[in-house]
Amino acid sequence: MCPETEKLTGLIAATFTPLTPQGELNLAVIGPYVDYLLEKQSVHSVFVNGTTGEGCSLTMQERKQLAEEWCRQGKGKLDRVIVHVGCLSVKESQELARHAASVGADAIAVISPFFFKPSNAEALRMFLKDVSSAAPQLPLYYYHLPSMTGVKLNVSEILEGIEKQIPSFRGVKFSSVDLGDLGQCVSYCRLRGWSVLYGVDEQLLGALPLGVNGAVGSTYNYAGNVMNGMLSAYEKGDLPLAQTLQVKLKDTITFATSLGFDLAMNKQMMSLYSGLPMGPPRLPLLPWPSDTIQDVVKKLQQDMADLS
Ligand SMILES: CC(=O)N[C@H](C=O)[C@@H](O)[C@H](O)[C@H](O)CO
Ligand SMILES: CC(=O)C(=O)O
Repeated sequence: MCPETEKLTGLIAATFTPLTPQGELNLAVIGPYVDYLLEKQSVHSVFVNGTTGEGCSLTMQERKQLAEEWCRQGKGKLDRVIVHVGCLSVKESQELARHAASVGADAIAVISPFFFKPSNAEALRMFLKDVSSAAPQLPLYYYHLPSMTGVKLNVSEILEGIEKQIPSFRGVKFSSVDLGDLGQCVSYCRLRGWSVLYGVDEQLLGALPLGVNGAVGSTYNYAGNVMNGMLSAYEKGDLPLAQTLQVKLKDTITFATSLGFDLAMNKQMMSLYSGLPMGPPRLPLLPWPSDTIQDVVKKLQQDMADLS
């Protein structure tokens, strides 16, 4: 795998968590899942136990098993395995960070606690610092997801002086639509050689001219090829092609949204599209009827066809 100082670039799939029909971890799917991402989607890095992976709905033990299996199956194949270790309890986050280091993860990411929320940027930096102290050798990324955490602090404020508190801090996974804040975040991170990964897949093209290094998202599990095509069109300066490809993904998501798009639907879309058995979502998420999933996947197949 790459040296830790190298920047994160390109597409990173936020992985789904495969469950058996009974709702237990289905670790046997992870080996074929790695191959699918590499061979069918040209996606070379993963972000494990995040939103898409239902990380906060899993037990500590399950999160550790998944981190370990992704690292084991990804060894020599994937460029990076980033493990999300955020929990409501700083102690549990530390435990997962320590574990991620012990199984050979390349980096950790942390969301803000979202029940008792940090009242200011300093409180959040202190939380992140405590997590980093459990795995000081692993690059740490702040995972900014205000729509889910309800923590609306600007990233530019959170970053202020963070390198003094957290020597292992290496950047941000930015999942907000606030492009003004994103621009400031990129500017701060670039000066320090850190990475900014964008997390709103359906508008990644809008984030590219602001200088993001790469992207982490759920849709790169099935739209990896098309979005890789979008990235290379952008790099070559072929904006019309980049725009067309970006809108294809947005069209799929808009259609899915009209039916009630959520993580459960997304997970079932992945199963039907890829053939990998991701299994049901975990409560409180509920599975969708199969005819709904068939309709969305038909749209997905149309949008992803002939364009990559
Ligand atoms: C809230 C959430 O899960 N966001 C994901 C990652 O940040 C995205 O990849 C979205 O799933 C994607 O942009 C589709 O809306
Ligand atoms: C990173 C991301 O997209 C997720 O946590 O699902």
